[in-house]
Amino acid sequence: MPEAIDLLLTRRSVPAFTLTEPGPSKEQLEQMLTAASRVPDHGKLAPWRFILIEGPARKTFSAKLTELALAERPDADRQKLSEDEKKFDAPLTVVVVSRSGPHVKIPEWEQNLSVGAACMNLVAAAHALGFKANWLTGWGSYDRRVAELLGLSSTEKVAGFIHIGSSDMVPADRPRPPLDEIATRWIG
Ligand SMILES: Cc1cc2nc3c(=O)[nH]c(=O)nc-3n(C[C@H](O)[C@H](O)[C@H](O)COP(=O)(O)O)c2cc1C
Repeated sequence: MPEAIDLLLTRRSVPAFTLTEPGPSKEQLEQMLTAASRVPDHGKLAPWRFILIEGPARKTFSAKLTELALAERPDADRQKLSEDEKKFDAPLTVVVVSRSGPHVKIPEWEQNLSVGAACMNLVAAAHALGFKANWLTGWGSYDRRVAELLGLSSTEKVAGFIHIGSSDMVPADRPRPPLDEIATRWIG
């Protein structure tokens, strides 16, 4: 298992379409979801929940996505659609659902930040257990028909489809912003 700091300094997303078996065991999945729900959460609102897509449900879901895409745009690029379907061949996809909304005390913005933290903890936990992960949104995250397919309420939103599995691919690093451009010191 990599050291925590090495993990944070080297983790990279791996394209979802490269993800194959093995996926997480039942115990590993439980650890990942426990890590994902162990995030700062002002007011203990748990403004997130998780929907797992695994096993035969993967094909059913990705075929439905294609059907919905074609219903809206019959001329949609078939190649792109089959690439989108391939992402759900990953052993596991966790749909992170945002339940953030108006609250008497906790601003919705803070709830959204907690949802992002849950997504990132899930990605980091997957990598810590030796898997690869890819946090994607795409059109399906913003489509009400997909939300209904997933059983979301009218106020819930998809924060991400987090695809998890194994991959031999070692992607080259992407440029990261130089620290002197993004970190300053407040000196009054
Ligand atoms: C909320 C969110 C949604 C994203 N959706 C997509 C997406 O739909 N397609 C994509 O190529 N990358 C998407 N990304 C970016 C990838 O998750 C990933 O961060 C990036 O490709 C590589 O960065 P990394 O190697 O540091 O993870 C998204 C990132 C975030 C935070």
